Amino acid sequence: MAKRVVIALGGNALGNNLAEQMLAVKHTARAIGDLIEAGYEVVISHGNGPQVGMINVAMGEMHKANPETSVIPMSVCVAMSQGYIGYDLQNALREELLNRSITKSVVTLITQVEVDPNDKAFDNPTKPIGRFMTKEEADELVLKGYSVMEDAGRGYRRVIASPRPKRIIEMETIKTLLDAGQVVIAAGGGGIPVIAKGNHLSGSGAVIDKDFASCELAKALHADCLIILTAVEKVAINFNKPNEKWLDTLTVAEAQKYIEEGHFAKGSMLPKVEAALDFAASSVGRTAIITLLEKAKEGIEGSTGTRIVGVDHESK
Ligand SMILES: Nc1ncnc2c1ncn2[C@@H]1O[C@H](COP(=O)(O)OP(=O)(O)O)[C@@H](O)[C@H]1O
Ligand SMILES: NC(=O)OP(=O)(O)O
Repeated sequence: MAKRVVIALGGNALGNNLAEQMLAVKHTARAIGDLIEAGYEVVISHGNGPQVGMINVAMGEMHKANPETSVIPMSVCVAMSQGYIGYDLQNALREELLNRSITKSVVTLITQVEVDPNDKAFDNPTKPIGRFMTKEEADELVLKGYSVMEDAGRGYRRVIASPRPKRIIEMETIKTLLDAGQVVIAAGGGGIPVIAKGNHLSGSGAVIDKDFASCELAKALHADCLIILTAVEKVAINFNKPNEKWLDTLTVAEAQKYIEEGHFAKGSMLPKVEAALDFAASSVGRTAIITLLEKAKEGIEGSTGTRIVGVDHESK
């Protein structure tokens, strides 16, 4: 049986604007094409921080220019970002597969993810969205009532609440498409955050972390592997320090210890290691890999990347 893999794509797989995205997705499609050609069954999730910020600003400008237009809520901006990114990614993958004479359809699924309205994340915005700003631009935004944070030494960005995903609403559809042999892009941008009120789902003003949503996707699909593709080949302890050490394999217990020791930056590497640990610990035989986008195939074959391995590996 084909190994089932959930791929979480980071910012470098998509770029920061329309022109960058058109180019980046071609590169990304090659990396994913390698996995599909090697026989893996793949589901793809992706981030949306820069894109959802851009859409939100554009929608705000539209409303300012013409107050008769609706104020577009963040949940709708996330839905728009799934369509915008999915459109480019789906087309790039379609072309890549056709070039390889692989006859598989690619589909982007608008995906909603239930969150808890009482999640403490709503009181403490941490998810960076939109473009990087100077300190002066950030101060101006704060005066307008927005939350802003310094993002891992790279500049200032607006931040928004990022509750944990509880349940992927369209899970059955994702399974059906995957079982039918299709390549599925789902839970883009972490999924559209929704709050369940009886049968009604109400959009929530938040952006879910795609690493956590991908972990939920991988668990619900009983995937063999969660592969988180980002801009570094491996995870390090003492990152950027003279005693930096790149890691090949981490047990769940080691990953937990390194998290507690503060080796992984909040908002960048920490959610990836937390999601990887959660997946690896969730059932016997599950492995999570964090590596470079370009090294996806080598990572899954075990020749590079950082692997977080679960209980069965630990007891060997
Ligand atoms: N301990 C660590 N090991 C490796 N990279 C780290 C570590 N801590 C922080 N990082 C940074 O985290 C980045 C990945 O996070 P980010 O850029 O937010 O991811 P994404 O690919 O999802 O957009 C890496 O490129 C690296 O600069
Ligand atoms: N939603 C999300 O996790 O986006 P980024 O990966 O761009 O931060």
